[in-house]
Formats: sequence, structure tokens, C-alpha cells
Amino acid sequence: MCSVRGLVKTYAAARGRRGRPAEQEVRASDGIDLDVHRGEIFGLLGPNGAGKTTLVRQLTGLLRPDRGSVEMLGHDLVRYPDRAARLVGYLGQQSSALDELTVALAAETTGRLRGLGLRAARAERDAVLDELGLGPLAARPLKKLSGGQRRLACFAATLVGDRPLLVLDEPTTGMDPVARRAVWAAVDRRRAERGATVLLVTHNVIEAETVLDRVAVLERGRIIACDTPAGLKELVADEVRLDLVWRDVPPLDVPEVAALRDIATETGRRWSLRLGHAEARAAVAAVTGGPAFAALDDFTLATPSLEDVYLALGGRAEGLVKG
Ligand SMILES: Nc1ncnc2c1ncn2[C@@H]1O[C@H](COP(=O)(O)OP(=O)(O)OP(=O)(O)O)[C@@H](O)[C@H]1O
Repeated sequence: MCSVRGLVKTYAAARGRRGRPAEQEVRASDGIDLDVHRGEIFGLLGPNGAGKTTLVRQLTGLLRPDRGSVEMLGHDLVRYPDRAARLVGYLGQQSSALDELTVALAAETTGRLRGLGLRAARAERDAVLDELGLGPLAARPLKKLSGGQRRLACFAATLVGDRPLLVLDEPTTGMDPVARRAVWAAVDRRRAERGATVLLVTHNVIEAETVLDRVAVLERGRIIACDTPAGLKELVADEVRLDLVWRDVPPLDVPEVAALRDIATETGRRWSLRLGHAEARAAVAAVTGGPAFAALDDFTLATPSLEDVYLALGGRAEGLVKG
């Protein structure tokens, strides 16, 4: 479906202003090889600034790589970037182009721009707005919607006028749980019923995990791991996650608790720990059996999620690329 080889993109250094030193140039894509197969939902994960948006903008013909090739359904998109519009439905991070239109007109116009006749565009518009529960907002201009509503309306417009590849950059940003669920259901339906291919950029690792077939983890312009969610999770299969929530102050006078603190990630009253199975059993016994129990509000023990993989990879980057 889409094959990327040796992709390199460097942003030029910004000149320093008012005595500040010039910024360094940024190599946002640093030799990326990637294959997205037809009919799969492919996820791109990575921390802020890893180069995800830069990569997808090159795949959608909006940004020209310095080096490397992008081939989509047999088309060379580096040489012929205009062809991407016929192949890709792209939901970028910003939506200003549609802001003046109503929700209904944004969807209809997208369909028309993608070559649908008026009746077909209107029929698809109605079906998509209905599918996403946007009917009540259809007559409202996008600029008068909340952030999450606007995002959902832009997502709706992206779906009109079927494209073989959907590229969605953080589609659920700002959405409430009902809207998010509607987005994932719509993505899944397009794959199941129409064999659509979807490339998804997301930070919402846990939510996306249920729909993703394969995932690439990007860091500083490079792909440091690429596999199925299950394959990636095997990388941390020997670990479990223990979350402890304290009522108030953790009982650091209990030696076992003090020892756990050294390896915990603290967020408010919550401690998150990644532990081996035996260590986790010992930790649970220590915090639930002894004097620490009175200070404990809640605890959960979970098998690793894609988020744990992502965090673990952050610590040991190189050499994990698979398949
Ligand atoms: N137009 C630009 N000019 C200069 N540098 C840029 C430009 N756009 C992005 N960068 C830099 O390139 C790197 C990759 O940015 P990019 O937006 O691709 O990351 P990202 O993975 O999409 O991040 P996020 O998760 O925050 O959206 C960052 O270091 C960023 O600062």
C-alpha cells in the first residue's frame, strides 16, 4: 500500500534573534523505512517532537523530503506529490481551512472536492454525520463549536469520499469519551467493511491499542521498534505494572514501602511501578499485609500495555527494530 525508504527531512536552523544563539537544525526524519500493508490499521507512536507529523506530511505530499522515496499504490509521491490527494484522506492537527463552513457543508464540500456528484456527496455527508452523532450540530459553523466537537466534525469530513488510505494525526484530541469511541468504531468499521488502510498518529496508546494491527515507535526521527501490539508487548512480558494510590502521606517508615519509592514514578498520591512477577507479588504482600495497608487507598496490578512498552523503549532505544 505504502512503502517508504530512506526518508530524510531536515528543518533548517532558525537564525538567533536579539543576541540569542542560533538554533540547531533539526533532522526530523532520519532515514525512515516503513511499509504499511493494505487493509491494516497502522499506528505511529512517539514522544512530542519525535517526527510523527513530519513523517505523515511527507506521506501526504504536503512536505517534500530531502532524500528517500515514498511509494503509494504504485505512485511515486516524491516526484508527483499532487497524486496524494486522490489516494489519501488526511486529518491534520489543525483545521483552519474548514472553520468558516457549517459541519454539514464541510463534509459535503470535502466530498465534492474529492470528485463526488452533489447527490452522492450529500448522501455520504448524511450517513457520516449520522454515524458520528453529529446530526444536531450539522447547521453550526465549525468556528462556533467546542474544540472536541470541531475535531469530530473534521474527522467526519475526512471520511467523506472514500480514499484508499486514511491518515489521521491525533484524531481524538480534545474529545470526550463518547466521541472518542465513535471515532475508533468508525475507523474499525472502515477497515472491516471497506478494507480501508489507516495510518494513525496517536498518544492515546491504551485507547488505540484495541484497533491497531501494527505499531511503529518513533524517536528522534528514527523508527526504534515496529511490530504488532502483542509482539511489542513481549518485549516487556516479564514485567507487570503495580499502581498504588495512598490515602494521604505514604508510610515511608515501613522499609518495604521506602524501598518501593526509589523505583516508583510518582504522580500526586499515585505510585506506578514496573516490576518482575516475583517482585510484584512481594510488593503486593508488603503493602496489603502489614501496617502500610491502612495508608493505602487503592491498588491495581496489570499486565503490560502498549503504554508500558512505549515507556520501556524510551529507556533502551536502539536495536529493537523488528520485521
Ligand atoms: N516547520 C518547522 N521548522 C523547524 N523545525 C520544525 C518544524 N516543524 C517541526 N519541527 C521540529 O521537528 C521535530 C519533529 O516535529 P514533529 O512535529 O514532526 O513531531 P511530532 O512527533 O509530530 O510531535 P507532536 O507529538 O508534538 O505532534 C521537532 O523537533 C520539531 O521542533
